[in-house]
Amino acid sequence: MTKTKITPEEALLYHLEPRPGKYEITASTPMATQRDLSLAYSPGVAVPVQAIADAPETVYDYTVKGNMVAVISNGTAILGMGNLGAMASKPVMEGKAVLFKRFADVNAIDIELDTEDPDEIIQAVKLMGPTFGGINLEDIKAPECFIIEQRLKELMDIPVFHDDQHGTAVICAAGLINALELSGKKIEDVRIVLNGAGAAGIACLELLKTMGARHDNCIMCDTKGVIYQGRTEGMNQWKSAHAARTELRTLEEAMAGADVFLGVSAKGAVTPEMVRSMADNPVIFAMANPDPEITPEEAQAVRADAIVATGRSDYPNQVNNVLGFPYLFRGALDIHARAINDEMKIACARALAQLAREDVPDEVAMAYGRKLSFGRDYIIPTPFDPRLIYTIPPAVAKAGMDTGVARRPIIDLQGYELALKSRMDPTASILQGIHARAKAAQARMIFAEGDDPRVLRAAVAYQRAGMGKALVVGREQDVREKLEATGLGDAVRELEVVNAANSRHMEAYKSFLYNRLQRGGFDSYDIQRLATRDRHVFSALMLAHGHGDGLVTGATRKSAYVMQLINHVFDAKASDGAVGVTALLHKGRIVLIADTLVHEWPEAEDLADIAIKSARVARNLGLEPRVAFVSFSTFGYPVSERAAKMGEASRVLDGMKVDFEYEGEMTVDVALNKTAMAQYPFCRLTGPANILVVPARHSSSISIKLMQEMAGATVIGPILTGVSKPIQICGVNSTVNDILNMAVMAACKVG
Ligand SMILES: NC(=O)C1=CN([C@@H]2O[C@H](COP(=O)(O)OP(=O)(O)OC[C@H]3O[C@@H](n4cnc5c(N)ncnc54)[C@H](OP(=O)(O)O)[C@@H]3O)[C@@H](O)[C@H]2O)C=CC1
Ligand SMILES: CC(=O)C(=O)O
Ligand SMILES: [Mg+2]
Repeated sequence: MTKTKITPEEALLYHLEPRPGKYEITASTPMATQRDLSLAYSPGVAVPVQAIADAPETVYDYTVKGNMVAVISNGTAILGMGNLGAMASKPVMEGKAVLFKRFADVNAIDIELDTEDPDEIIQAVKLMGPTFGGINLEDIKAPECFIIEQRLKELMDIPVFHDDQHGTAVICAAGLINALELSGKKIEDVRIVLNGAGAAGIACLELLKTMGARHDNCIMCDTKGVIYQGRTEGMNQWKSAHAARTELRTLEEAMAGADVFLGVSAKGAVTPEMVRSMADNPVIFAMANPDPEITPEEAQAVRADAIVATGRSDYPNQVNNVLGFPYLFRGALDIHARAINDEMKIACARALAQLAREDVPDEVAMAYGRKLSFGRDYIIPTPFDPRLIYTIPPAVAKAGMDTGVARRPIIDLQGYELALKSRMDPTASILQGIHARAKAAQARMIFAEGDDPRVLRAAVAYQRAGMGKALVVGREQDVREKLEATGLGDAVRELEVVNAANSRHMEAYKSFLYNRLQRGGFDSYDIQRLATRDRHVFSALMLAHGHGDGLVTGATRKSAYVMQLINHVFDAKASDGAVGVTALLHKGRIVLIADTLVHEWPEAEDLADIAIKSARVARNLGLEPRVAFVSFSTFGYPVSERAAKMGEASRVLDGMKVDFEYEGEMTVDVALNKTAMAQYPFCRLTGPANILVVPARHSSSISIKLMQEMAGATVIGPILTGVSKPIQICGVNSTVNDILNMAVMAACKVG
């Protein structure tokens, strides 16, 4: 597995830009007119107020309560970093809120409470009850967390769930079911050593005992060593419940001959010697974050037969509660649950364990750059598995209904599964998919504009995300200074800086260029100047000679200018069949627009070709193409010469037997809006179009910039297609992320 390296500077920048923090709140209803205001606020809002006062359960119909979770912490056990206070816990809590949204479309907000007094926390959270559909307690240390959770469960009629306890326990149980299956052992027989008798540790052992682990086979340790019967130092009632009748006193002694080690303690708590002393085929879950009790490299160096998992994303087998809390809450919220009970947790663990045994979709495998099949390095699904959202919540919801905690049971579970499938924003999975493919492609990417800090940051991100080698065209000294200025000084050793002035291929490049341009008015002096001084031409020459697999440029000069230079080396003109396709991502929808780069005023035949090239890009992005030739007229009205060519393009395709849907001409609303399209029952599109072929460059430029400026749409492109090698031209206003996305497009050969 390629490790994704991140630096402290990158982590800070990620949190700083584009705005401080990791999320914002947006309105889901219009708030534009006087009428909207009257409905949303006074007087209209009085109506749902009265309805809820009369029938409290309608709060789930008229407010966000039913899809809203509070992530609450006081910062006393932030990951494995200890008690750093409420304020310092905010990045983690914002992160959990974002994970809720990203993985299960649950709205979550973080609330940091500045107190270590359990009664104050209980009182504060209890009072928040009306606002939320569920309470996720996070990073509150033991033993206070047990008191707080227990009391809130009694006081509140919505799920109260301490993630570090039960989220961790569920994922640990899921992983252990599979790890034991692989090592041929039974939970009833194995000797388990658990290090860390806090929130996570106590809950893990409790759940495993519910699932069959025997009390006498389990040893729990904390900072004072083994928790044995009769120990008095550092004890509490929750630890006492797991005290073992044993002569063992240290973790080291306990580990000898153990089948399973579970770590929810702190970095480096386990030594290679301890691992060496374990039984055959040992299972080691070193789950402390951000650094595990022992690294997989260290454990496997002494025990090749070990099955090892950690809490981190950059090793195989990530046993982390991110696999649990989003889906447990999704299932619980969807039945308006009063609680998340043990049956729901066990159902979640079993469903996760089962999913890991099933065949893995390609896009998931690609995200990890290797084949994933049930085995020692794949005992638990990966967080980006798109099947989680529609397999885990139904299992949780069903268990909740079977055990009577559902206020609103789901009658049609199959329909529920379908609704979950379409619930997630497809843009995230498309971006995830192409990033994954880029990782698998391992393309050497040429970044032509090595003098631009955004380009340099994108190049570093490309390489550090494990996508392949970043080749940066520029002067080493200049690259170093600019990287240092952005806090990425150490990256200069990782990137390959290529400088035209000392390229050993220059003679071959010049001769290639001379052959292409000699009859185009260029003399040898011009060739010398272009090849050695123009980084766009030089980079294109590198690509043409196979000294890189893809090229990204255009962040510093206008695209028309860059295209002119690229054309010295490649055939990338309209007459060569080149086309620019731009992807617009907005509100969970993706629409491609073409031609956004090459053709200025395409004729019907060109438009048909643009449709064909765009359909190919769509398929490369994982979309089934539906092309609309758009104009200001729909199917012949109003009559206009300018619109006629769009209808004609559709007829050109009729004669070509293409394998995708297309139709036109039509206005954009007919193309994108089901109801508007229904006015034309003969329309051959089976759903809203996802490719809009526009009449001219200016229409595409205007529409894209409008969407970007007015609606805040994400724009990827223009993706250059129809050229023999992957070249992507980004815009002068591109952000680091935009440039990285273009590199990813080039790496995946989307164009
Ligand atoms: N992978 C995952 O999904 C999750 C991982 N975790 C990780 O588990 C760890 C504990 O979290 P949490 O339970 O919330 O914290 P708590 O503060 O509630 O508990 C910490 C426990 O770990 C013990 N401990 C700390 N250091 C050591 C050590 N060197 N050797 C033995 N025991 C030690 C403490 O012992 P004592 O009682 O003597 O003070 C205490 O019992 C953290 O690293 C956290 O990141 C937590 C949740 C989820
Ligand atoms: C993952 C998590 O919740 C923790 O480490 O605390
Ligand atoms: Mg936590």
